[in-house]
Parts: sequence; C-alpha cells; structure tokens
Amino acid sequence: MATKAHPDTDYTALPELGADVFTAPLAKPAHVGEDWIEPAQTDYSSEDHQVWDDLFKRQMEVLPGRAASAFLAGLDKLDLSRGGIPEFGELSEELGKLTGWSVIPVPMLIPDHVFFWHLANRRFPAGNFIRTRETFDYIQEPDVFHDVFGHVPMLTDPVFADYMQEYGRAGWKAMRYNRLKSLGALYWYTVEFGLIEEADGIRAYGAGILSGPTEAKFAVEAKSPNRIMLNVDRVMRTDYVISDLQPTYFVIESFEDLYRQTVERDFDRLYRNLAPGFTYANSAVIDVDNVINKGTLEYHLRGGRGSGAAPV
Ligand SMILES: C[C@H](O)[C@H](O)[C@H]1CNc2nc(N)[nH]c(=O)c2N1
Ligand SMILES: N[C@@H](Cc1ccccc1)C(=O)O
Ligand SMILES: [Fe+2]
Repeated sequence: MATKAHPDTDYTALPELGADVFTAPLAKPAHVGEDWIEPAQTDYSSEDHQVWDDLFKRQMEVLPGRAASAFLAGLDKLDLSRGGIPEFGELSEELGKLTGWSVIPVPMLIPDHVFFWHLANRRFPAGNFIRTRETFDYIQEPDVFHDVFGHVPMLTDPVFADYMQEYGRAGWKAMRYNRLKSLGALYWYTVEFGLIEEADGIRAYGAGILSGPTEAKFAVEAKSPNRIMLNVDRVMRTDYVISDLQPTYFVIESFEDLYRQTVERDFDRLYRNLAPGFTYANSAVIDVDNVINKGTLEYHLRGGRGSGAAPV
C-alpha cells in the first residue's frame, strides 16, 4: 500500500484530500496531471512577446521610487529586462542558484492544496498564458506577466523566499481549522498587496501592486487608501476585494519582521479564536491599528472601478 503523506510534516508527496482537509474542486483540464503542471510552456507568438515587452516598459516607467529595493534588485539579478516572455527553464536555473526556487507553468488558478504543495517545495506556479491587447490594462486571472514579473523577483530575496515556502506549509493546517479564508487574507495583504517601510519612504513589494501602473501609484502615494502597520491578528480578520484597487494596504518594517510575525508564531490559538468569516470591512480603521495614514477613501466613495472615479 502506498504511504500517504502527512500534510503537516511531509511535503514531498501531494497529500490526499479528506473530510478534514477539503477545498472546492476546480475543473482540471484533461492535459494536466494531479500536479496541474503544464507538460510544456506555451509556444508564444511574436505578438505575445511584444505584449510582454510593452507591459514591461510601462511598469519600468512607474516602478523606480515606488517598488521595494528587493524587487528591483530581483529584476536585475534575473536579468528580466532582456526582452520577451522568459523561458521558465532558464529562469528557474538562475533563481535556483539564488534561493533554490523554480517556476512551473500552470494553466490557470489551481486548487488551494496543490498551490500550497508547490510552494512548500519551493516551486512557484505561474500562469502560462499572456493577456491580450483587449485585456492589457486589467485581468482578473493571473497571467504570466503578473506571475513572473510581479512575483518571481521577490523570490530572489532569501527571507521572502523562505516566507513563501512557509506559507505553503501553513496551508493544510488552515484547511483543517476551516480558516483558509483567513490565511488567504494574509497572503492577499502581504504577497499580493504588501507595502514596506524603506529609508526613503514607503515602497511596494506585493505582486498585485507591481504588475500594474495604476495600483503602483495608488498604493504608494494616493490620498484615498489607508496605510496601516501589519498586525497578523487584525489582517486575518479583514475582508478583501479582488476586483478593484485596495481601500487599505498593510505595511511591514522589514521581511525579517514579516517572518517573525508569521513563521515564528504558532497559529493554532489564533485559528481557534477566529470567526469563520471576516470581522472587519476592507476600508475599516480600528482602535488597535498603528496607522501611518488614514485614507480619504475618495476613490472608493465615488464608486471605484467602472464609475470613472480618479484613483487619487
Ligand atoms: C488561498 C490560496 O493561497 C490562493 O487562493 C491560491 C489558490 N490557487 C492559486 N493558483 C494559482 N495559479 N495562483 C495563485 O496565486 C493561487 N492562489
Ligand atoms: N506559523 C504558522 C505558519 C505560517 C507560516 C508562514 C505564513 C503564515 C503562516 C502556523 O503555525 O500555522
Ligand atoms: Fe499573484
């Protein structure tokens, strides 16, 4: 009989789901296996590569002075400015030398437990496809530009790289406590939309901020959003929107501080005390908050995306 991996201690084999570790199934395309890895990266057209180059150029016009230094250093270390959609094999080779991570192609959003399993093994699942000109400004599904440009440079930072692996390891426990949404909020407010205090001011390290020009400006310098120091107990109770700019961003002092607040703390007690849903609205400022600046929320009060409100 095949031995079954124990989700909290053995990260080598994909654990089987059961009544205690359950996530909603996603329709798996027939050409991928249980690991959801694409047999090969897409054979991109020259237009696909051109879309990448244009997205890259647009980001480089806004990121200096707004992106975290770890991110900009990562772009450099991986030579991501050389043009065209990176080949994942070559990219993994370079990244592997730096922090032991690799990048694997996946077709779309993959099930939570598979996503966690890859992260726990220092494999970053990246969307294979690239957006088109029609969806140039905004897509909801993560494509290769969001995943590779936005996430992969941060994986060159040794502390952040460890945090990502530990996040993957943390997933199954959260599932057993039925608190995946709470852990998901932590991912959202750090990995996707995190800000960091640097000597020259606040900078972005979250991939959702760094992969688009509007949010890069909005998150770092607009008057609308709240900017609050990260507090894990608070963030894991906070709702989030996936379809618009964030009303609130959470700020870390350093990646070491993020690591201390999360990896070096046992979440069991926290999970036991968390309500199954969210307690705080994504625009709320509450008593315990260490507020850097309280936003006007003007953008959201005017109706947000689709209303024509300026992201100010
Ligand atoms: C909560 C969980 O970490 C998150 O929703 C996962 C699920 N599956 C994913 N799948 C892909 N391809 N990319 C992602 O960022 C995620 N995120
Ligand atoms: N230390 C957390 C795990 C964790 C690591 C990294 C990020 C988030 C959570 C736990 O005991 O569950
Ligand atoms: Fe992402």
